[in-house]
Amino acid sequence: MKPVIKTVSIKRVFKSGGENVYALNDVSISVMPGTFVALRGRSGSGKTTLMNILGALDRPTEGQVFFEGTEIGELPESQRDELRRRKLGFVFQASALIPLMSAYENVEFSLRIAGVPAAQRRKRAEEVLALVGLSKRMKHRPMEMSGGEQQRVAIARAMAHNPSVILADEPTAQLDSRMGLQIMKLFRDLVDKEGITIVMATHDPIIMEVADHVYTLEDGKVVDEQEQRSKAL
Ligand SMILES: Nc1ncnc2c1ncn2[C@@H]1O[C@H](COP(=O)(O)OP(=O)(O)OP(=O)(O)O)[C@@H](O)[C@H]1O
Repeated sequence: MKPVIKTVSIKRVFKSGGENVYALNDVSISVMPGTFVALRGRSGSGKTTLMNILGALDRPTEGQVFFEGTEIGELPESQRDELRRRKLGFVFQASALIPLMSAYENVEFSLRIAGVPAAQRRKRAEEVLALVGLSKRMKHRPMEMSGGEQQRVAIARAMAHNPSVILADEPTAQLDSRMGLQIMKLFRDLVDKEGITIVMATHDPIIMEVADHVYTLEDGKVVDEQEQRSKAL
C-alpha cells in the first residue's frame, strides 16, 4: 500500500528578529491509508507547523510533500485550494461551528459549500451525525451542546464530503480528560469501522493507547516513532 501523505526531509524556517527559527528540521513521515497517526510533542515542538504543511495551508522551505503520490509543494495555489476542499477535512482546537445553525445545518451547509447536490446532502448529513453518535441531537445549536458534542459535530462536518484524510490539530485541547478520551476513541472507531485516515496533533500522552502510529516531535525533529497495535480502551 502507498502512503496517502508523505513528507521527505522537510524543513520550515521562519525568520524571527533576524534569526532563523527551524520550526521543522528534516522531518520525514508517512501516513498510510486507513490508519490513525498521531503527532505528539510539547508546545513549540513543531506540530502545528507540520499540520499546516500536511494540509496544504503552508509550504515547506525545503523538502517535498506528496499527497496521493503527487508532489504538492510546487502546485499553484488554485490546485492546493482544490485539494483542501475535496481531499481534506479539518478539525481544530475550537469547533468553529456556526452558532445560529443547528448541528444538522452546520454539516449540511458544509456540504453545500463543497458542491454536493441538495438531494444527497440531507442523507449524508444525517449519516455522518449518526456515525459520531449525535442522531438525537441534530436539531441542537452549538450553545446547547457540551464541548465534546460540539467537537463531534466538527468531526462530522470534516468527514461529510468523504475526504482522503482528516487533519485534527489539538482537537481535545479545550476538553476535560474524559471528553478528550471520548473524542480519541471516536477517531479510533471511525478508522476501524469506516476506514478513514486521521492525523492528529496532541500533547496528550493517552494518544499512545489509541493511535496506530505515533511520531514524537522535539524542537522541529522527529525524535521517536512508534508503531502500535491499537488497544481497546
Ligand atoms: N510564523 C512564525 N514565525 C516565527 N516563528 C514561528 C512561526 N510559527 C511557528 N514558529 C516557531 O516554530 C516553532 C514550532 O511552532 P509550532 O506552532 O509548530 O509548535 P506546536 O508544537 O504546534 O506548539 P503548540 O502546541 O503550542 O501549538 C516554535 O518555536 C514557534 O515559535
